[in-house]
Amino acid sequence: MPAEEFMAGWVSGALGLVLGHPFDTVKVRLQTQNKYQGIMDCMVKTYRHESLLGFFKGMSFPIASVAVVNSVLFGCYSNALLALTATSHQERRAQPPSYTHVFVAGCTGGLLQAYCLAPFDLIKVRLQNQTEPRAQLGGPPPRYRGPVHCAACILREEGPRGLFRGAWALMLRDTPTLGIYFVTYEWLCRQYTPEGQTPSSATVLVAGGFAGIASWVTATPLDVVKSRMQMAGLERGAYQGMLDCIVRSARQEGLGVFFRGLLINSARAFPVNAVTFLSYEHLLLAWA
Ligand SMILES: CN(C)C(=N)NCCC[C@H](N)C(=O)O
Repeated sequence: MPAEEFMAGWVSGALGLVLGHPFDTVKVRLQTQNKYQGIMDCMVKTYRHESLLGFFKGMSFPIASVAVVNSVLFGCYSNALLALTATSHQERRAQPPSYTHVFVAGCTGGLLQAYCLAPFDLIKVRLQNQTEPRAQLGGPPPRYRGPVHCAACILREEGPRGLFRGAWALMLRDTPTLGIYFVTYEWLCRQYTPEGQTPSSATVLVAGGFAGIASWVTATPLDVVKSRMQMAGLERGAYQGMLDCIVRSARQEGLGVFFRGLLINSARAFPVNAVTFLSYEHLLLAWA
């Protein structure tokens, strides 16, 4: 089992994560809170109220967890392809796998990474939604003091299952969309690379960026449902399940609610995934 695929997944994921976190905070707030008029309004209010630090809330845990999550994604994807096609990463340029194999391997990576991601993502979303400035004299303190305190509170108040709130929606979001992610990346690389050659850095950047956009556009409706279910544990009258969340959100706010955050998600997805794939490919080349 090639360990370098896991290492490359980790480093590349961390680079992408830092770049995209401020956009992610705005997206999560738009999806779960009704007090913003749009992207600009959310950015301005966050900056005024919480300074630049507000955009980086909830980032420490994802940084710690990206080692597990991204290496599981890329490592399982590559190893699933190895099992399906009997070709290593280096051999795949000369003997490209079929898109069906790429899709199945992507779905496998997506499903397994979603399982590892669930508790970390829940804590990130809860912290990103705290709009109190960190040091507010005399004001109410934020509910959670940091990621460890947040995890401890969820365990105490909602039980161990509370840490997996929204996990089904997350798995349903990530399984097919990561298939789409790797198929888009492979397809674009093959379109712009002469047969048998390694794609140029520019091709990898563009293919990675568009793979990110394609996967996030298709993931957005379930991303909204997932974020709402993750926040619902805090309130009375929480959703009974995923279907209840879908029906109640649609009834109260119309179908448009499932596309909240689509624009900012896509804007974030391009640079994050361009950098992720570029560093992934370069690290694998360097270690080959
Ligand atoms: C649609 N989904 C869930 C994905 N494409 N996931 C993989 C993307 C990885 C990158 N860290 C990001 O956050 O964009």
